[in-house]
Amino acid sequence: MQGAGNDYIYVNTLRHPIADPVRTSIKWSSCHTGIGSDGLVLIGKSTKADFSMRIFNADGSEAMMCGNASRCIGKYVYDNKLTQKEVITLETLSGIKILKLHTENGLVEEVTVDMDLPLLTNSRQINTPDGKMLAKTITVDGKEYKGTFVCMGNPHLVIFIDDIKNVNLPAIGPKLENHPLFPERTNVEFVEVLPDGSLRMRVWERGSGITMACGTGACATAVAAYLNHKAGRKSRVRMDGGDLQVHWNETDGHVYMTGPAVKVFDGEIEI
Ligand SMILES: N[C@H](CCC[C@H](N)C(=O)O)C(=O)O
Repeated sequence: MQGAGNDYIYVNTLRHPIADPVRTSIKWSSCHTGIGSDGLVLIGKSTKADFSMRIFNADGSEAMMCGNASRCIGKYVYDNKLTQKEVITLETLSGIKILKLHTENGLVEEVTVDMDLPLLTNSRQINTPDGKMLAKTITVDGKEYKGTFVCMGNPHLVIFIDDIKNVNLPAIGPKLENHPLFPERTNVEFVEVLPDGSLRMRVWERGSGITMACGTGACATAVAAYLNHKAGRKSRVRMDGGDLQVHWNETDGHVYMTGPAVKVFDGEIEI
């Protein structure tokens, strides 16, 4: 399945348990010798929510949260009749998320995820005295990057630039992902504010490299844009693989992300 082009392999572990998800994600994510994807997502049961999610990047590292995958899980469980509810809860390593399923002709087309509160300080994920970084400057290979750190359960460094076409993402992405400021590494988003006010974002994901879209990254982008006075509380985030609508709700402080979820194919593979 894919959400705005961010494609993962989804396994319903209620039927097919995966003993070694780290090795399996590495093997199956490979585009030439495996299936080819941004990683592996395990759909499971939960004692605290309707379902649970575990997400493994293409390098086998496990992440706390995945925005695009949470929407695809909403589609999977409804379309495959594992639930008839149109509001479901999903247990993740970064807490329980609430999903509102938008259906058409009995199938889920879009999902709105309550991504909970953004964190601007997280001393576990960022090495600054106060664990916070709003528009601080990082120097890499003599070039300065002014970034804002936003944690959406997982870490994001958001950098605003004038022209996104000038970013050499394959070169700078891994250097920022692995910068000593981020002991757990970080996802990296470069953002250009377009004339219509929408946010054009490209992402280098921790553990997967360039992806077509990043749900938590789109949320971090919208939060950072508001904090840096570059957007209001509602943003359209335009990525290589598609757009997501993000609303940082003033009333409850939660971030709401709305976007598509698409099934690409069902398949079988030997473990
Ligand atoms: N690479 C991310 C996990 C996937 C997040 C992304 N694909 C999304 O849609 O939120 C990390 O290691 O934190």
